Amino acid sequence: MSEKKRGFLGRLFGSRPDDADRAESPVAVGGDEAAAGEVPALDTADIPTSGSAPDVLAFDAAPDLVEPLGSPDLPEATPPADLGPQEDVAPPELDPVPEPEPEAVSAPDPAAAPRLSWFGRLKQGLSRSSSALTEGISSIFTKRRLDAAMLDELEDVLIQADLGVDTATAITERLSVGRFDKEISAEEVRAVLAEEVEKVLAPVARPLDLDGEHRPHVVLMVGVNGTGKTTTIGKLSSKLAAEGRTVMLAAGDTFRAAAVEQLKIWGSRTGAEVVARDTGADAAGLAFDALQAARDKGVDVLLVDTAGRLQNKAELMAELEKVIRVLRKIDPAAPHTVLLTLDATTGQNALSQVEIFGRTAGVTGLVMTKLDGTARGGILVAIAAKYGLPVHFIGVGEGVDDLEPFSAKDYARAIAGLA
Ligand SMILES: Nc1nc2c(ncn2[C@@H]2O[C@H](COP(=O)(O)OP(=O)(O)OP(=O)(O)O)[C@@H](O)[C@H]2O)c(=O)[nH]1
Repeated sequence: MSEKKRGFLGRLFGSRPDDADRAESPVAVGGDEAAAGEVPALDTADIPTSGSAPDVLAFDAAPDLVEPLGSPDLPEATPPADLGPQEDVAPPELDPVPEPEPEAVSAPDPAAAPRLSWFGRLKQGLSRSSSALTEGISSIFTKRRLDAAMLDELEDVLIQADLGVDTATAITERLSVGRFDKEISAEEVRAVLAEEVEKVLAPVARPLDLDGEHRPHVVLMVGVNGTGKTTTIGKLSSKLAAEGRTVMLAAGDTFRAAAVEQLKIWGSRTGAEVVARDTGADAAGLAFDALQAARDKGVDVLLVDTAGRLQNKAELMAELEKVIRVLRKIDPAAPHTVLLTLDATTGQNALSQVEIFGRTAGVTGLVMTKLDGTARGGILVAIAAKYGLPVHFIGVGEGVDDLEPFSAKDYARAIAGLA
């Protein structure tokens, strides 16, 4: 059962009375070299077409407004208070990022099946993750009396599902209290699983707070290649436009022509202006131009795309720092939100992405994508337990409607296979 939801505006922008108490925590990320995707076939039926056709602001011939990195004129970036030292970028040698699971799900065909509720789609999306767990649980709890061996087996199942050792231990310890030598059903175990997972996730399930204090509110999207930055920007742009916000998109992934084209398509379909330059242009210069243009036009929200980068590539991470430094030349508080997209299919590597992107780019919140079709959805629990960073949205598909504010209860019930 889904908890009773607030209206979308409330969920998206955060109108809970306790919002003022929510501290913004810095986050970090890392990424992988996924293949550059083709521009996805966008579901035009789903994307609002309201708003006039946007201009694509090309700055091909613009003067280089931004000095090269290291210029004495650039003010030193002021790292967020709780970030580590900026020069400490040299990341440790990391294991290669595992190949994402091959079972990536293609865009849903809206005509194929009746539209499910969001919880229905979440449950469907997480079905591989939940069946890995529920099948494991069912094979252990077969009308036997509870003993230590069963709890050990359960702990293994939970750890293999990427939930993390702490959560796995919390669940088995809770089951052990007063239940030894008593019969316990798989359903009871799943109910405890859902409750413990919700406990871990509830503190991080926070709406994205786009307060009106900053105009534009600058959102910087960072992450490893192919984790869904551009797609998430498109989905967010659509949601913001539907809420009556004016949005501008900055095509900061200047490495990949297809990413720029992809963003232009999202822009034209969501009524957002797109600031773009030619492939290979300086990403920091583009971000500077875009923020200036967004200011001049009184835009509410500027969504800045960036090129995907592996978290262990120091020079690419330094480029990200440069983008942030340059934005701060115009607005010392920018970027006001730094969202890290995490591809759920990469499993444990997501932890090091959070660690390093958080340290380098001051990540303020997470978006977990591609929860559909992966058996590794449990990783979100391990990340929440370890870093406590806000999780604003989750993605369960390529369509514009496949991104929703994160609900701890829905997620916990879906992953435990509860109705
Ligand atoms: N199944 C599924 N696919 C997704 C989801 N989010 C994004 N994708 C797909 O993942 C692929 C990569 O998405 P992009 O938005 O291009 O990723 P990116 O991070 O901008 O990629 P780079 O620019 O290469 O760094 C595209 O085919 C998207 O349609 C999701 O939640 N579920």
